Amino acid sequence: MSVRVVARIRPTLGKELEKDTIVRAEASEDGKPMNIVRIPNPRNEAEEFSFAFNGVYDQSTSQEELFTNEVSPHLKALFQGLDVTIFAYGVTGTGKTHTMRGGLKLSERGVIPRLLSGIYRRGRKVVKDSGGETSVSVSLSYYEIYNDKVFDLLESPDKRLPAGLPLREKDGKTIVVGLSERECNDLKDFEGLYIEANNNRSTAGTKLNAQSSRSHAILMVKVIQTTGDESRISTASAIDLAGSEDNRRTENGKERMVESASINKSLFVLSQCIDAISRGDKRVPYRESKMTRILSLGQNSGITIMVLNLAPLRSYHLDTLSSLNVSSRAKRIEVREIENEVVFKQHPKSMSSLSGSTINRQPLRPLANAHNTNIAPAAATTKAGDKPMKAFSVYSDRTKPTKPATTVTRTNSKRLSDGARPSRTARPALSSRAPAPELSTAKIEEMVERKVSEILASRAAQTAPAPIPAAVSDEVQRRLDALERKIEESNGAAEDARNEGLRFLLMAKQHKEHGQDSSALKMYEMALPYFPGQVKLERKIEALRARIRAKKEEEQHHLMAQKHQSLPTSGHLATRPIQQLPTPAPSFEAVSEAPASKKRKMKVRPDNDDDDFSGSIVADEDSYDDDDNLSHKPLKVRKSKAPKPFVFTFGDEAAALTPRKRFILDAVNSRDIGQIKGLNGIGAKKARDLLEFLDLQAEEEGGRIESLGQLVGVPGMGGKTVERMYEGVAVGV
Ligand SMILES: Nc1ncnc2c1ncn2[C@@H]1O[C@H](COP(=O)(O)OP(=O)(O)OP(=O)(O)O)[C@@H](O)[C@H]1O
Repeated sequence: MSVRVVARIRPTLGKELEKDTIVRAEASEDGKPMNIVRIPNPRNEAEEFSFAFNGVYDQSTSQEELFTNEVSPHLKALFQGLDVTIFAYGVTGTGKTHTMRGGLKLSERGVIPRLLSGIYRRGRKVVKDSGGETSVSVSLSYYEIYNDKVFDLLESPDKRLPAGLPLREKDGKTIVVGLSERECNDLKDFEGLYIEANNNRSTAGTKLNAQSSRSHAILMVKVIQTTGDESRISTASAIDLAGSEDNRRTENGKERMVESASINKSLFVLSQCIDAISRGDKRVPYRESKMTRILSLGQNSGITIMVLNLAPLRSYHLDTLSSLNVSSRAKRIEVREIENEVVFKQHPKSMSSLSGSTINRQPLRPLANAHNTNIAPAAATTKAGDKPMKAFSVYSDRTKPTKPATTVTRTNSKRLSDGARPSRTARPALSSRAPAPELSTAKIEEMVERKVSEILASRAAQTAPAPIPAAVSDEVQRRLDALERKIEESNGAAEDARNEGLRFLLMAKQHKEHGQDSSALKMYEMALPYFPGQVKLERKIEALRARIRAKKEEEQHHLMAQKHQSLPTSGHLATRPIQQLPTPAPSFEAVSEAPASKKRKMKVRPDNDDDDFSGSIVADEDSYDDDDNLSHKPLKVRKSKAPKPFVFTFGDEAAALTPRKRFILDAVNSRDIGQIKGLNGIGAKKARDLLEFLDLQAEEEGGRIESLGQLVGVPGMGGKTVERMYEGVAVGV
């Protein structure tokens, strides 16, 4: 079965005008449900593009309607043992969180609360229909991927490790190591847990959405049905992806930009994966981002529904086209519809949680914390050397037969010997394990060595790690966990370095937008060591150097012309003192520097380099293996947008500094975080960023800010902040 892709067009909101609506939903045949999205060609509005989906929901669609049509029908399959994945995809502010989570009012509830409600209802029915023989329990895991790091949303944020939770491949599936799982026996339990967990999610206001998700959130609902000795486990995953952002529109500050870069990168990789699968490529770049590794259009079998959220407005035109393109390719991805196998439970226990009795859970099995971890195929049916199966395969016209559910009975010892290493939180109780053989320290060392080499080799080869010897002792287990953490941490360090590089790029871009070419150049140069060999970056640096040179020459030329003009009329030599001549731009340029005129820009920017960023600073910095997959890129209609003129509001900087200005500059240049934080409107974060920026400048410039104009140009500051600082200083200081 292919991924089911449905589009949902949100209504216009607040100040948005109906007349700006350009996206329409239609039915391809009269009397049939809507299945077409129409949108004008941005290059020629007389033309329209049409995109066909499995379903299209227009502005008037209620939360209930969407759930009833798209999710509810799959509840039955979930209880038959199929995994169900629903994910919301779309540009920022198009209604993904509204669709998945929704509002607090009953009618506003989104897919997730309705899904849980449906699961509990069906669970009760299953219990009832079986005359109490079958019990059903439900447990949740909920995590976010923020800046490409995985954090458990069911744990308090202060317990987070900076590097996040590691991922591991197992049986062709990606699992989050150390993820917590909570049993949740009714809707009330769920709501308490879910609301609390959502408070842990990273959200922030951006220009395009007052409460924008800054992370991808993944909720996994595990349904365990137990009858006698047998259990069937299936998982419903509900994923609210963060939205792609065009940073030319967001006016994001530094922190939001770094998040945005990470969001855009992961969505870019997702679109590459979709492209690669739909083209039938052998290599699908799942591993380029954690989100694609986890979502992994290729690991979860069962049923997958993609909800493409769309804003109907003209201001989203290109972004809408881009996501329509990606989503229509996603329709071609085929998912194997395989029911999870039934597993034998050694000590049958009553788990009729939904019928109200006390829960007595069996010890979690090795894979209990796994994301979309179904039971591995029975050893007998797996040939040696078989590759782990990918659930999403290249689309084909042939329908694959649905594999009938099989009943497999296994004992615990069998499970332990099938190559599965118990995860830390899901380890069976010691008493139920086979006694571990006594191992000498040398033997342990040897096993650890071997395992580490295996992990490293498997990472290099980008394949799942080889199975670990079955009966490992606790000591080996502990050492392995520690080593894996270490490896993950070192990966984290590499990521941090990369983020650092991105920050320089980001600052460079901001300087450039303010027309501060020299500062931008410096930032690009500082970014270069983080992206060695990045040809585009090197070209940018060269182009900027050329531009600065050209600017200087032009200024010289202008000056000469002025001199020349003044000679015949005055009959005297020019009297303008040399100190007042335009000075070569230092790293910190006066922010009031006029933006380059359009004409001059054309002359000195042959590479049109700014546009290369096209809203995602990472798009340039990543040299993806399959760079030719860029067909999904938004159609670029370049608006000739002049750099925003900077309005300087603090008086003539050339004049002597007033006491208020001096007070601010002294505080800033003191580099004392306490003094900086004492300035009006400066919190701890802004103060830290400012210090960091001063440090960056310190090498060559002494790291001093000499005017409020310079301060405005510091990333993260801006006119309003400095104005607030200024107003906060008492007159007569
Ligand atoms: N179908 C809808 N009906 C009414 N309001 C909606 C609908 N869809 C979205 N909205 C409103 O639009 C705004 C943006 O929606 P939402 O936050 O869900 O967007 P998003 O796609 O999740 O954005 P981001 O990616 O930035 O998190 C919210 O105020 C939300 O309530």
